Amino acid sequence: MIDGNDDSAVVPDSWTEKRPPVTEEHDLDSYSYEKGNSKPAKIAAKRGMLQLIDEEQCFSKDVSKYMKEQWHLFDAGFDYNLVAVFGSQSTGKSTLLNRLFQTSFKEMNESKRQQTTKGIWCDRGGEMPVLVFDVEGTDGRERGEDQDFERKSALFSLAIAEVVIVNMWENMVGLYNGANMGLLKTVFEVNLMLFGRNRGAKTLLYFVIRDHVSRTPLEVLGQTVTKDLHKIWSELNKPDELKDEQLDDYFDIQFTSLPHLLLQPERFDTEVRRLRLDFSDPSHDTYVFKDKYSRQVPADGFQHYAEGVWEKVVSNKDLDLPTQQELLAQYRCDEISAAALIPFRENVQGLSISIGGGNVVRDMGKKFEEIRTQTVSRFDEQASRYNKTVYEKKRQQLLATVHGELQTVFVGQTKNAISRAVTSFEETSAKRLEMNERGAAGGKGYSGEFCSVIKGEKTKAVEYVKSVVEAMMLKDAEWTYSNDIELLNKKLDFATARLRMIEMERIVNRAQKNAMVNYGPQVSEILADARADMWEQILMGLVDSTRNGELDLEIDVSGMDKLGLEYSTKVDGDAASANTDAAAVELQKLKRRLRQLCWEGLVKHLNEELGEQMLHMKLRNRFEDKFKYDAKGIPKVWSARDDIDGCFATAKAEALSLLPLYSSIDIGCLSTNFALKNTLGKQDYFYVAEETATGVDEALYEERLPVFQLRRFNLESSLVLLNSIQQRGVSKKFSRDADTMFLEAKRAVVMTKTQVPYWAVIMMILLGWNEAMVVLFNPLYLVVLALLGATVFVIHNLNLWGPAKMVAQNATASVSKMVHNIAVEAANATNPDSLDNKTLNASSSPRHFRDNQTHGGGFDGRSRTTVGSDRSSSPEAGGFGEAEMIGLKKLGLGGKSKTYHSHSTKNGDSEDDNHVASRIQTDTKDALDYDFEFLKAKGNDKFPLGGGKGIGKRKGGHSMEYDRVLSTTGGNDSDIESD
Ligand SMILES: Nc1nc2c(ncn2[C@@H]2O[C@H](COP(=O)(O)OP(=O)(O)OP(=O)(O)O)[C@@H](O)[C@H]2O)c(=O)[nH]1
Repeated sequence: MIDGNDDSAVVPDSWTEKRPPVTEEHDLDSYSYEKGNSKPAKIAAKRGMLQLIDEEQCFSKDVSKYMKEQWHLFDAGFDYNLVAVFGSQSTGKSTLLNRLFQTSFKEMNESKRQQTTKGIWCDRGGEMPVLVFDVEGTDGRERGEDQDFERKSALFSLAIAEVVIVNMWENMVGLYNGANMGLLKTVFEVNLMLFGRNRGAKTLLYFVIRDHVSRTPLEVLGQTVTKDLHKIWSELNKPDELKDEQLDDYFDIQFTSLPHLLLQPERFDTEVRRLRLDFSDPSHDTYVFKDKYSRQVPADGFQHYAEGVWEKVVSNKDLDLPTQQELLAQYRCDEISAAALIPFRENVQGLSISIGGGNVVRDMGKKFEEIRTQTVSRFDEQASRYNKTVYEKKRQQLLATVHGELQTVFVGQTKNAISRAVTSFEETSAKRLEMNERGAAGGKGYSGEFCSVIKGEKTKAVEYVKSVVEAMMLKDAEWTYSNDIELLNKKLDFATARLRMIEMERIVNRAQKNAMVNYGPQVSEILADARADMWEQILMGLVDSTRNGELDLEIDVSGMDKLGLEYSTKVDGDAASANTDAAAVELQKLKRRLRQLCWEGLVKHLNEELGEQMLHMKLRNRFEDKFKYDAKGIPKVWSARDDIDGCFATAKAEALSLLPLYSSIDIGCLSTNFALKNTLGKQDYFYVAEETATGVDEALYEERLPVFQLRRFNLESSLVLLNSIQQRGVSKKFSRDADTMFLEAKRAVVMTKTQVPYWAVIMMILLGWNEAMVVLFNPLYLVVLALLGATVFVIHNLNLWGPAKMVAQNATASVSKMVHNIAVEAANATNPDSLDNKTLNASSSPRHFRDNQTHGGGFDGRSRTTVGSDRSSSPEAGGFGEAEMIGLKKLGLGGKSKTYHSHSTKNGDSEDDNHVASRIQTDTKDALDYDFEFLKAKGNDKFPLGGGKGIGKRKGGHSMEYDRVLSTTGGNDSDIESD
């Protein structure tokens, strides 16, 4: 019998040499175990070994790391196996495992014979996908009577390992303690208690009888052990519900034996190689890794599973292995799912970005499918190895998450599609409707295609959204979009309502334009006549034209159906009444808008016809008609006998009487004319703030239905065409013109008066008779006279007066220059040091410059008109020479010379300028005094010159206007007073 604790066991020295060499690394006895980070653990790590559970019963956290990096089994799925060893200390367990699986477990240092394996170590089989657990031996000398760890490690081994190798010496067979039967009994008991019916898969107890050197056949040894096991089993304290449970329900038993390692080393090796087939060759008869033993724990979940089992064993709680597997499956599936969702979420984020800014991404459905497939495949690849129920449940959860997160993109893209469809619908419809309108404006006729445009574009919009949404739909995703289509329809209806309003504006504008086509000229004619009932006629015409427009309106609106009014239907569900009322309200509003527009059109026309310029023309024309033409329309030729002052006053008053008539629209007739009273005169003709008058709850409609918006309207605010300031301006301007015409008439009379009187002609003939006779009877004088006459005749006939004048002027200028030069030279001769002055005198002396200008001796070489020369031929505008202009400017008549260009006296000389200005002032003063007195006598307060507001009186009772006219003509009040 070999006692592991017996140092006196006979072991030949030669055995030691035949053992595998013990390297320095293997000599671990001197190291004390340190929890979690012991030196042996470090060294073992180098060799790929891991202390799964240390002697402090702590479970390693590095299992998965080792599975990946050292053992390369992490992705093996179910393609790996689990083997543990169970047996007394120092019975050659490590030696067996190392030979059998080519592992690197520590073997006992023969010289010390101390326990080598502490806790549970794990290593991968050399050429086999097998995880091998070297478990601390039972009956450990170091642990004494404490069997706690033995039980726990045995339970753990039975729970996780498919095959538990029970190592025992041959000579221990049949012995209770030596064969660990006591421990096995305890383990079976706890096993039953912890696992109960939830034991999971069966475990193979693979008995290896070591040092089988006797002639007792293995079968006999096996039977002995089996018998002992059944005996133990029968003696177990089983829970009531497990009373009938048999050993075979939990364990299968298989036996093998090995020769003595030291006595028969070669046979030992041969047998070990044969034994290896049981673990490596599935075709071998006694192959141990049968499916029925499989723990169904995928390699990547092993750490979690083993740790969970160990926790249960340590805490001595019920160990429900299937539940453990489920828990593992749940844990692992969650982990795998989370890992699969990382790249998935990155993709979703990419898609979310791509639909930012209202984009609609093409092939979104394909992208969804791709992402979903990738994610689920990643999950399936690992999670499908776990508990099927859990896996399928977790898969569904993953799909739900995937669908949920993809749905955010789905919703975003749908929203984008809807908003794009609505925008496109509104823009395209608006464009088409505008083209229709242009067609109407271009004379092609209004097609009235509102309904067909809206319906067509709406269908397109809905189809577009449907196509986008349906292309995104994922099978099994259970996404719906009926709400989206409903939302789309609402938005389209709102857009239609907006389009309808625009269309209504168009229709009403068109109706107004048509109404104004004939009405405009009609108004112009009435204004030209300026009859007393002018405004009544104009307003009657407006009512008629508007009524025609309203008929056009009704026809156009009826062709639009009730599109755009539909939204109210859906809100209150009372389709018929809502639409009918809405349509009626809309038509009423449209008619009122048309009336407003027609009125505005009239006001605009009136403003064009009666603007300040136009009104001034009208007053002037009326004045001229009365003042310049007689009753037969023949221009008047004024004579001294005519009552110019009276005619002027009458004509002016008549013209000015038009001013108040044209300045504002007189609506007095609205109270007297029945037709006007019932239309323009009614309060609701243009605008109604509250539609309750029509029996319709307008407030309700406004809230839910965007029907045509009616603008507020105030008739009174548009009646005034010219305000008082504008009227005063027109009046002043007109008065100036009238005054000018009056002065012209006066001057015409003066001219007639200043003609050479007959008596003067007779006197001239009588006094000049002798001189005429001398000339006629003196041949020399006669020849000169004849030559002079002939010259004049030729010049006149050849129209050479211009060149003749130029020649004369040039000759005069040359002579003048010559005389001047002679004079300058003479002066220089007298004062020789004044050479430099020549230049100065010739160019820069102001006096010289003025003289040159005045006397026509042009300093710039051009001739100038001399005083008394023919004014009409002067190069200066207005016919005056420079001197005359200067003179007139002194009188304040500069630039007005056109009016006074003819002032010849009876002697044929030009009238003295001071005399002319004085006379004009006198005439003007007379005219204005008359005008003022006349208007004062008329007592017309509205007449701007008649002492109206802002026209302050000056001394002598003259108005400011009076002063202004005088100042315009060059005079001043004081001049006139003293005149
Ligand atoms: N007689 C005999 N001795 C063996 C056999 N195999 C190993 N030994 C010796 O038994 C001693 C213990 O070997 P280990 O493999 O360390 O035994 P163990 O069961 O792993 O020891 P612990 O891990 O300490 O429990 C060593 O001295 C081995 O040389 C065998 O088949 N027969």
